[in-house]
Amino acid sequence: MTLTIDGVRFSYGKREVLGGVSFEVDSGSFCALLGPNGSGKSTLVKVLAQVHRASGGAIAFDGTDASSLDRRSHARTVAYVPQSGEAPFDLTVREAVLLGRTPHFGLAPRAIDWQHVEEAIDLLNLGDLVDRNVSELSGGQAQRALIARAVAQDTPVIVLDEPTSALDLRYQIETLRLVRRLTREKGVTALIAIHDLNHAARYCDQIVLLHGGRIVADGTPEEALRADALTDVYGLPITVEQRDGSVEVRPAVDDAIEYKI
Ligand SMILES: Nc1ncnc2c1ncn2[C@@H]1O[C@H](COP(=O)(O)OP(=O)(O)OP(=O)(O)O)[C@@H](O)[C@H]1O
Repeated sequence: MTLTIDGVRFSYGKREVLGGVSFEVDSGSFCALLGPNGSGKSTLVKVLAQVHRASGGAIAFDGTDASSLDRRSHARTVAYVPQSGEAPFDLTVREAVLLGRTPHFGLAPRAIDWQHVEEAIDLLNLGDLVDRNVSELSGGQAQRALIARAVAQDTPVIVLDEPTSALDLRYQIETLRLVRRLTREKGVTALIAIHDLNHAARYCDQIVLLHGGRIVADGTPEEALRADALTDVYGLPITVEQRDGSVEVRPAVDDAIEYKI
C-alpha cells in the first residue's frame, strides 16, 4: 500500500512544527524518518497514527484519503508503535498484544486473532514474559511488547516512533531486521522515526531527513545522506563513506572545538 503525505502541517498552539511535509513511501518499502531532536519526527508519526489531526495537507493510503476512514478502518490500515513510555501498563504482555487485534474482532477474539497474538509474541521473543504485567518489564521489554502489538495488528502500513531507543544492540538489529522482513515478505509499508543514521542506511530503502518541520532530503540512503546536508542539519562536521555496500556516516568532531548543546 502506497503511503502519500501531501503538504502536511501541524501546530502545537500557535507554534507550527510541521511546515508542509510531502513525500511518498512505495508499497513494501522501509522508510526512515531522520532529523535532530525537535525536528518533528514524532509529531509526523502521530499525525499518521491519528493521535494528532493535521492542520493542513492530506494523507492517503493507495490514494484513499485517511480522513475518510473511520477509526476501525484506520486501525486496520495503520499500526502504530509509540515510544516505550507509552506502553499500556495495567495489562499482561499477552493482553497488551491482543489489543492489536481489537480492530479485527467483534465481541471476543477468534482463533485467528489468538494465532496472530502467539505469532507476534514468538517473533518478538516474548514467550517467557507473556504473563508478566507490562509495568514490571524493563524499558526494552516493554518496547518489544508494543512492537508485538503492532505486528499482531497485521496492517498494510506500520509507523514506528523510535522503537529501538530502549533496546540493546541485539534487539535493535533484530527489530530492524523484523520490520524489513515484514516489508519484504508481507509487502508491509513501514515508516520508522530513528536516530541512528547508520542503522537507517543499512536497513531502510528510503531516507527522509527532517529539519525544523521541513524536508531537507528524500531518497535512497546514498542520495539522502550527504555530508554537507547532515553537517548543516546536525550542526557538527559529518563525513559519509561507502563501506561494505552501505553508506557509513561518522561525526568528524575536532575535540579542540566547543559545540553548543
Ligand atoms: N505536546 C507538545 N506540546 C507542545 N509542543 C510540543 C509537544 N510535543 C512536541 N512539541 C514540540 O514540537 C517540536 C517537534 O517535536 P517532535 O517530538 O515531533 O520532534 P522529534 O523530531 O520527534 O524529536 P526527538 O528526536 O527529540 O524525539 C519540538 O519543538 C517540540 O518541543
